[in-house]
Amino acid sequence: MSRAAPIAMPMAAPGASAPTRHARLSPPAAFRIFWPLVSVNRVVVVVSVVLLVVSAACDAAAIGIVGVLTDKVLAPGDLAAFWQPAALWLGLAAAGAAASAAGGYLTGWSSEHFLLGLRDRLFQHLQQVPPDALDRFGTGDLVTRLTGDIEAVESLVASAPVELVTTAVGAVVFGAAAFWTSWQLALVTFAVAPVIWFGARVFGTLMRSATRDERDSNGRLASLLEESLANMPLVQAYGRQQAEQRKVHREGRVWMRAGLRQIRLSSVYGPAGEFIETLSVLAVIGAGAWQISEHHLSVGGLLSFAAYLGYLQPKLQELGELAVSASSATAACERLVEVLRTGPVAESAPRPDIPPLAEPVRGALAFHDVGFAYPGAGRPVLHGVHLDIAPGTLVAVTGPSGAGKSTLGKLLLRVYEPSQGRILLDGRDIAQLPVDEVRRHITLLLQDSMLFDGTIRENIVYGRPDATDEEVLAAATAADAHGFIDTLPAGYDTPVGRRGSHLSGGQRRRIALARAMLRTAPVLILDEPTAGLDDASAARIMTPLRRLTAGRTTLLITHDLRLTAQADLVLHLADGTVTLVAGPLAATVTEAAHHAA
Ligand SMILES: Nc1ncnc2c1ncn2[C@@H]1O[C@H](COP(=O)(O)OP(=O)(O)OP(=O)(O)O)[C@@H](O)[C@H]1O
Repeated sequence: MSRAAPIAMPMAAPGASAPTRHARLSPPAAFRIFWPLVSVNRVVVVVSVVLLVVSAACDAAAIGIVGVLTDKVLAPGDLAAFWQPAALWLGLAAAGAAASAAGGYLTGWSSEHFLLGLRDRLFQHLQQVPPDALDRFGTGDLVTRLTGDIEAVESLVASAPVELVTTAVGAVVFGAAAFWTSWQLALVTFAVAPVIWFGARVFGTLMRSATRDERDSNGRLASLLEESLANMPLVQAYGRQQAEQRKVHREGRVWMRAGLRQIRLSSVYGPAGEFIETLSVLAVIGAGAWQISEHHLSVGGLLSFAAYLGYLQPKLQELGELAVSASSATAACERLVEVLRTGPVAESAPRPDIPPLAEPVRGALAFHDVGFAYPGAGRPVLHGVHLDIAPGTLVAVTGPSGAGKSTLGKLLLRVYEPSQGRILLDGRDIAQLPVDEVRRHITLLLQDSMLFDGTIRENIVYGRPDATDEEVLAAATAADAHGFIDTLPAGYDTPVGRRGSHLSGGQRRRIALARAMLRTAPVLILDEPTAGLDDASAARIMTPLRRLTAGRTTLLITHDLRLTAQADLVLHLADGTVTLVAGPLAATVTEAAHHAA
């Protein structure tokens, strides 16, 4: 997918990364936010509206023929007068049906394209948001936002305006025809319009709040299910199935109650509308009977009027329902706005005024008085971190759990920006470089090997899709993975299963190493590369790790003494800063730290 600028949210705090509570939106405000996000083929929209209007006009014209048939054919019993209006009616019906079919298809076409475009746009946005910020939503909840909520937004932003125009035009056409037939009866009919409008507003407000609750609890349930299913090995091993069952049932009940509230509202709204419609019909029949007795209207005229009414009243009802569903769809819009407001921390678009890094990038790293606090957290995780790392140096970062070792890596990758100080790559402040460029020169190897459901080859070339078979083989050999891959019946084409579930922990780690080997980036971040492995598997990846780090500037986050023994420099991170330095380059760093102090 091509790179695009982050979505600009009018109400977003710059650089905000934490999810915020729902913003309250009106349907027009939701339309103004979402419509510009997706480029819809406006010609198709206009043509579909025109076709649907033509279809309504054909229906209206055809109904006029009912009166002609009654007064000129049925009343006098004149069969000869039947054929011409009958042929006209047939022609209008055929034209109306064709216009309705084509208009309906084109409306659906633009809706589906809008849906696709909106989902792509949102996913593009999500991919720029720090993973920590996404975690606060929960994966399941995000999935419901990218599926159910997006559909509701589509119904409001893409389908509703077309429906509004065609229904309103239909109402005007049938209303005008009804007026033309008998303005007195039409006035009686329109007397109920304010009641329908008021009802729609009240129900719309109630429905929006019910939908908000329903969408939120749907999201929470999806996240709970996702977490429970992902942790199933733990649940089963600890015999906690019943506890999980209770949690899912509790959340399911909350969702059910929210759904029932919606059902209660819509089951009252529909019949209430029909009741009002019945009142209106009775009033029209009474007034019509009086008009006929006074010879102001013929029976044919009354029949035509009744037929117009048969079309007009559903249109009025539809307008009311449209207002209710638009109002309830804004609840889904609010949930998506919440996602859009969780903005990327770093700017990723290239800036023409800033020259790229001079190639080849050597990998010289420097942290100058770097401090950082997570958004919303009072206490800084890091402060006054000062380091100068020459290209190709292997730096081991040790320290107690929670000291901020992984945070150093996140700052280097620009997942977050330092609250103070600067980080330099080859002497350039990384905050001044596009985030994509910074990341292109850094390879991250995580504790969790993170494989995708695909073949071994697809996973190895993930970071460099254009790698040749020879390069894949060389990387796998260097990562000590070729041996076991070769024994598999399908070799490099073996599917690894979801998250690599068909492989052992050590095998997954070696595939991830091969993937990292293929990248030519001069800087490496290794986050606990031996964690979670037994001694034999950990020993097995020592040699590949040495090959991987050779010639690359490496930040090696580890507690493993076998790894620290190989480092050029060992840093100890505690109380937010580098407090202890060991290794052959200790003097340089101590001096730098002293200088910073
Ligand atoms: N997204 C976040 N939001 C708020 N606080 C966070 C976030 N991520 C980490 N922290 C906090 O920042 C501190 C440093 O976390 P970090 O993951 O960098 O520690 P670490 O030294 O790598 O720990 P470990 O060795 O256990 O992996 C911890 O106290 C942690 O609770």
